[in-house]
Amino acid sequence: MPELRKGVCRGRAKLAQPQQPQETRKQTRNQGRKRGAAAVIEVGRPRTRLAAKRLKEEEEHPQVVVISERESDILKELVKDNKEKEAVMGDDSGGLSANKAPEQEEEGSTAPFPERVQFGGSPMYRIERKLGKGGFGQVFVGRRVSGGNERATGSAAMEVALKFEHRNSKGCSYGPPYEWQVYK
Ligand SMILES: Nc1ncnc2c1ncn2[C@@H]1O[C@H](COP(=O)(O)OP(=O)(O)OP(=O)(O)O)[C@@H](O)[C@H]1O
Repeated sequence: MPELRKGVCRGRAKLAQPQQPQETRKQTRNQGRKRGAAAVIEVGRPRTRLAAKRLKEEEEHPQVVVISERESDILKELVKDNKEKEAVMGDDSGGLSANKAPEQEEEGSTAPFPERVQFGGSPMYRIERKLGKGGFGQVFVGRRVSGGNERATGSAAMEVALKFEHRNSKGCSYGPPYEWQVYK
């Protein structure tokens, strides 16, 4: 009796697929079309007025897409982000550099700074480069130009950081800021 060899069916013509009912075939064709349309939209050419309108809106108001493996991660990030924002915006103490009130910053930035300063019984300081700015004021390098001596430290040192705070700033609303007392 002849034995069946392995792979004898390989060359055989495929069995005819059972015919789909007319309705189903139509659906499949339409699905194919939809897929094609989506691909066209993906490359940027809208095919309908609505799609064009949406594309225009997206271009005008681009959305930030957060990519994360799990949705919960995105939520966690958003909550964390919002909490951080609230913490910064809600702190009115002025201790955070990022918490800047625009109008105060405006005032502080536009107010002219003196070329030299002298405070209390301190030596005279020339204002040099800006070091940075905080919520209510700006900080500059002060170089001693008169008074003091080579070994002087503290408020009579050769080089100091001088912070200017506008008297109308929020930080001065209730008199000299507490920060000043701490520095003293
Ligand atoms: N001694 C210093 N040496 C170098 N840079 C300084 C010095 N002091 C302040 N700065 C710079 O100036 C920036 C503002 O300092 P500041 O003390 O005003 O910050 P802040 O406490 O956040 O502000 P604010 O008290 O007005 O809210 C700092 O972020 C830092 O870059």
